[in-house]
Amino acid sequence: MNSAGTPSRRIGVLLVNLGTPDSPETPDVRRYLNEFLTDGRVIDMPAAIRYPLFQGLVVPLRAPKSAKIYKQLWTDRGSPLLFHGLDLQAKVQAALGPGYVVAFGMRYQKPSIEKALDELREAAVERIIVLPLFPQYASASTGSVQEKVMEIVGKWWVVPSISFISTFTDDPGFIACFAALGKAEMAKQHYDHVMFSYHGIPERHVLKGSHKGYCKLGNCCNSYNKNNRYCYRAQCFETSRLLAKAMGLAPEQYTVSFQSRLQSRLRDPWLQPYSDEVLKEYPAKGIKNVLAFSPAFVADCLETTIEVGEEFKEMFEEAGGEHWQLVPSLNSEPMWVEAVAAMIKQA
Ligand SMILES: C=CC1=C(C)c2cc3[nH]c(cc4nc(cc5[nH]c(cc1n2)c(C)c5CCC(=O)O)C(CCC(=O)O)=C4C)c(C)c3C=C
Ligand SMILES: [Fe+2]
Ligand SMILES: [Fe+2]
Repeated sequence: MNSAGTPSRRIGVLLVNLGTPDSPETPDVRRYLNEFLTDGRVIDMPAAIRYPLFQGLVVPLRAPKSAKIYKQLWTDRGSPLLFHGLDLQAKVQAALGPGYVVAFGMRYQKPSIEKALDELREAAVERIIVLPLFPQYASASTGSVQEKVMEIVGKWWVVPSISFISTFTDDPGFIACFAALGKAEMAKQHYDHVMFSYHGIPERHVLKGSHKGYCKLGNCCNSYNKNNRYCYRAQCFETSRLLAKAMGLAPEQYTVSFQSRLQSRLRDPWLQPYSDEVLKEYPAKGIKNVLAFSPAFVADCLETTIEVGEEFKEMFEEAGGEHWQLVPSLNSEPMWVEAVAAMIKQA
């Protein structure tokens, strides 16, 4: 300890989420989408095509439509993804105590990863643990955060010890927390079925990450093992199996599906089945009450609150469904704060 009571050796923690626009106005949404959709790990086209196609055509067309949806999401505290991230940072800092310095950054827009890393450098931490807030590794999410961190730290004269938590698909604290939130909803009323809806990615991204060709988008993902540890599809199946086990669900009581596909004229297939197609078939099968989880996200955002909580609910009711309920995300729930602190201490 120094004279101010600060421990002389402190560990830096960098929590990172994806990013969000500064405001729900079209120019800010355009700036955000321009940064996001020109990332080569998100849109894996040659840069010479990606930049003119997305900055010149896709983003200008998409930004006003996305801005309308962001306006529905926006709160007095701004974007939920941002304020939940800041709440989590403060609570994890309190849980870990003065031996740690916890910073928070976004991969796209603000607060930037660069600023967050500078805070850790200023605090003279002896090592840095990076936790991208994506339970299942994907090159487009976790991989992109890792690349950005390495790009920034790689330019520092003194490069500290640094480690990454690349996946927490099967982390017992993560699973227990989501299962507890699900059980709380199940205690309120009966549900016929549970949907685990994950953010989709193009099938091509899964195949590119396949270890020695192990993953072929078939039964390969039905068990989680050393060959598919970082396969996004296998991780989504594993999280679902563990959540189902924790909540006492039999395999026929739940479905795993994928949402948020970016429609393109190239019609490249994304991971299937698509959540919107699956849920429209539920009522005809006698499934009238559905509890929906979005376990690819640890904070509520556009893709949970609006897409699953509102758009899917509307589609389900139009198809003859009676009750659709989204399980809220982990946000800065006390159990989740404890689970994050435990992951950091173990890292
Ligand atoms: C869970 C991790 C995520 C993966 C994997 C991911 C892949 C991915 N996303 C797009 C395109 C869009 N995603 C958008 C929003 C969005 N995506 C994630 C997370 C993952 N994306 C989050 C947390 C959010 C919400 C941000 C918020 O502010 O609330 C959007 C923007 C919204 C819209 O215009 O619809 C796009 C676009 C691709 C193409 C992709 C993989 C290739
Ligand atoms: Fe996304
Ligand atoms: Fe796989």
